[in-house]
Amino acid sequence: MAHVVVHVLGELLQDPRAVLLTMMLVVPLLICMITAKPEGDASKLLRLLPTPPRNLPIIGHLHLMGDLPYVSLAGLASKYGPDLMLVHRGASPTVVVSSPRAAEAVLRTHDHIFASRPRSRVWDVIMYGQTDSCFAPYGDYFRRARKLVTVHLLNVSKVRAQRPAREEEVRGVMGKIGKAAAAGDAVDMSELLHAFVNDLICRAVSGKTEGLSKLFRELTDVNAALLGGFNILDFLPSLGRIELVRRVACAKALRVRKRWDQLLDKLIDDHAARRIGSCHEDEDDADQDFIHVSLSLQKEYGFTRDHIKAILIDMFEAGTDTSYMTLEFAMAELIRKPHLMTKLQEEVRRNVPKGQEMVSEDDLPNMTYLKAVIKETLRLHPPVPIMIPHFSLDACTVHGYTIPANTRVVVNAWAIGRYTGNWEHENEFQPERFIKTGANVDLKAPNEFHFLPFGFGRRMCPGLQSASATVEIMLSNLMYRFDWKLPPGLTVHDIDMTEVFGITVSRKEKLLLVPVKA
Ligand code: HEM
Repeated sequence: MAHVVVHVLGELLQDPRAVLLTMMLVVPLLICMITAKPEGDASKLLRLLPTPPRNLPIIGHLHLMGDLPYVSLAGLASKYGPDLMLVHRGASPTVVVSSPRAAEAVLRTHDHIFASRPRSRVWDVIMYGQTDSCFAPYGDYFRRARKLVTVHLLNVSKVRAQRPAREEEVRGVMGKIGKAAAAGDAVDMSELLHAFVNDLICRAVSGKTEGLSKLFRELTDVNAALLGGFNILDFLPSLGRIELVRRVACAKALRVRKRWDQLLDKLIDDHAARRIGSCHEDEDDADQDFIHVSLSLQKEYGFTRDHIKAILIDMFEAGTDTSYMTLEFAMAELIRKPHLMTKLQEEVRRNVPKGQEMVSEDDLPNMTYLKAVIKETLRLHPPVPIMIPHFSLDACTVHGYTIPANTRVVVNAWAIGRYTGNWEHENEFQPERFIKTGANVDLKAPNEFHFLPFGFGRRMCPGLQSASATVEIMLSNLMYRFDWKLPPGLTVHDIDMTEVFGITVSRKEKLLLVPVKA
């Protein structure tokens, strides 16, 4: 019975509306808990920042957040704090960065100060005490975790070495689409592209793993909702002192962690057994998957098995959703603007030698429009619209405001990509803007900070090369091999572009498209 109560309350505490209702009942208790704390110097400094009105007791500005917080925050920023703004998520103050110049100050000028991550009970449960590379606080452990993933999985030469795997997986997907085309069937692009990216990540991380795509999707979907979603303990940390509330609020996270544990233990055990059976333990890691390499470097890096599991979850989570969503949003935008799809198809088909079955990576360098389409997709639909929260290690002055140490800072990449004044017709899908002189941005060394889908600085996404390679080869082949139509009876006006927010953003509705062999 107690288990059922914990489960039901756990579900309720993931829903902001249910929490608001619950709060109305327990307000007196909470007021006592929260007002007991005297206001410190940090709070006084923060109060000097511009902030939206109606900061209510207990819930702060929570009632101003809609289903898509990046849209709500962009609206509030345009009125109350275009560069920096303070919002109260319950009792938890957060500085929101919404302009290119403020993002440059936080991510470049003062990067060393804002390079940490805040603590969260839910992240703590899912990520083995925040010992993955995404959520680890800045410091020696973080540097080792980041080094492991960049040097042994995501650097340019590793990504290049994964080319045969990429091309083989793309060929498999083209085969599936070809069958649908022959039968005149619609393809569920969301499912197809998710499985493609997931299979690719699985191959690089754990070798070829057949049939796990569905399970990975289930787990990464739950993770995304929990990692980026609403959790009562992040809003009212003092409630964490109450054991029952803690148990209830973390129940769902604990359940998903258990399932990850089972899956990852099995993958690691299989690898460990193979390592013992192998007489080539010390061979070069060039041909080895990431689990194998991590196990062989475990002692050198000072990692426990849980550390490795946390880092593996990062790779599956951060690597899959982001890239497949970019592909799916790109297809959705292109089908809504057929003349742009035609233009892209012409470029791709012009650049592939006659008679070649598929686009190869050698054909990609001259496809400038392809790259512009991908950038424009990332500008309008950044998969991580609010970057993973940063945390200040020291006090720092940004544009005249002092942000105290230990402050949570979020950068609204979605708002920056649409910042009025930097972009003409900012809400329109116009890839041409990235071809015109001056708008051709270098993501690794930007002159201006008006386009930050991968972040910047010490916490910048280490998966940029890998994601670009995956998205470019798949999108170009989708354009090369097929023409695309909507299912019978649908028009472009029927395409629902509604988004759903977790730590990443996905499309609410499936994208169903009918392929026609080109
Ligand atoms: C289109 C694809 C992708 C996009 C748009 C993207 C975007 C981002 C963003 C915005 C961040 C947060 C930066 C910050 O907090 O300042 C991030 C972090 C991260 N991403 Fe990606 N990402 C993508 C693909 C990938 C891939 C393929 C991987 C790995 C397989 C990956 C691994 C990571 C990791 C480990 C971090 C945490 C970095 C840190 O905290 O130091 N990402 N990504």
